[in-house]
Amino acid sequence: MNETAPEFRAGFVSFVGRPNVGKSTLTNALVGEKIAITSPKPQTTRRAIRGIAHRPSGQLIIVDTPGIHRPRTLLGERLNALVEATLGDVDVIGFCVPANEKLGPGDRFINDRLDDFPRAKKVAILTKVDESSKSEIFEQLTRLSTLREWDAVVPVSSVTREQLDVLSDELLNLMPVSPPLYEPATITDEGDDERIAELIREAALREAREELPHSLAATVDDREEREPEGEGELGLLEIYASLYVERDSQKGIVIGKGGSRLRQIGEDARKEIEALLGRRVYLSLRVKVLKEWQRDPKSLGKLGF
Ligand SMILES: Nc1nc2c(ncn2[C@@H]2O[C@H](COP(=O)(O)OP(=O)(O)OP(=O)(O)O)[C@@H](O)[C@H]2O)c(=O)[nH]1
Repeated sequence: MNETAPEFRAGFVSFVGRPNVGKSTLTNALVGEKIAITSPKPQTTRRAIRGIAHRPSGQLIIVDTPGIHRPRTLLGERLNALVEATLGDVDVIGFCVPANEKLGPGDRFINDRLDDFPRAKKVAILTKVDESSKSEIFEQLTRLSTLREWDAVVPVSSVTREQLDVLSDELLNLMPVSPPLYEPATITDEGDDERIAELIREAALREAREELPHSLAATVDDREEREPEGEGELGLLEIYASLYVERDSQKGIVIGKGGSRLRQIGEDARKEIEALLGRRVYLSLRVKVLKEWQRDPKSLGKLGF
């Protein structure tokens, strides 16, 4: 081996920050395939989804957390417990703030919590620089430097991909020297079913976001392979999934007039699932009521939280 070659590094990073600062979009941009749910509504990321960014010099394993916030429901408490467990275990925490928004109490609350995870290196990431002026970026850099001694500070845009390479280099530099932890082909270690359920929830959120921002959950219940029509071809894959709401009154909202909304959700989700799996899919989507699922331990368990 060449003595001067940079050593391969691999490790875990988690992006934290207020809702809507761009954590999921950044994960997707670094990994290069759509894996984490993104939406303009705050607090829509609920699962710790891992994406893996493979680079010639190393592997960044990205643990996408739901964000640190003050718990109000049982779901909120579970999410915080999940965040604690996740952050206690990562090599680097990336603290995300939009470059063009003043640091507020929410940012300070999260920044203070980072002291609880002394093992992790801390990197400040200024997101959405494409929407920010030079002076806004500069001022944000100055404000961030008053919070703590960061191991690195990087402004990026997930939309224009500006500085993404710099960010992945900086993150990799902070990772331990290690052989690859995952096979190069692995983009996420989440099962297909979970990714499919997320796509369904995302499609439903796009349609019914105003009315039901936080009351939707989805599960994949069953899959069946249909006989292929020609030799060497894949048959149609039948996927049976459920979309959960919390109250009877919400069912109608998701179904829409004459079932129009549910059809649209199903069609949008099916297209994305087909793109994900690279094959034709038949999607059967049923809307079910799981009363107050966000507050009920049994229901949360059923939905995988
Ligand atoms: N212009 C611009 N918009 C961005 C960028 N990154 C994210 N966004 C937008 O910001 C919004 C929030 O992005 P998300 O990635 O869902 O934010 P998040 O921090 O994961 O949000 P939660 O899941 O609620 O915690 C979306 O509308 C994104 O399209 C960026 O680099 N530039």
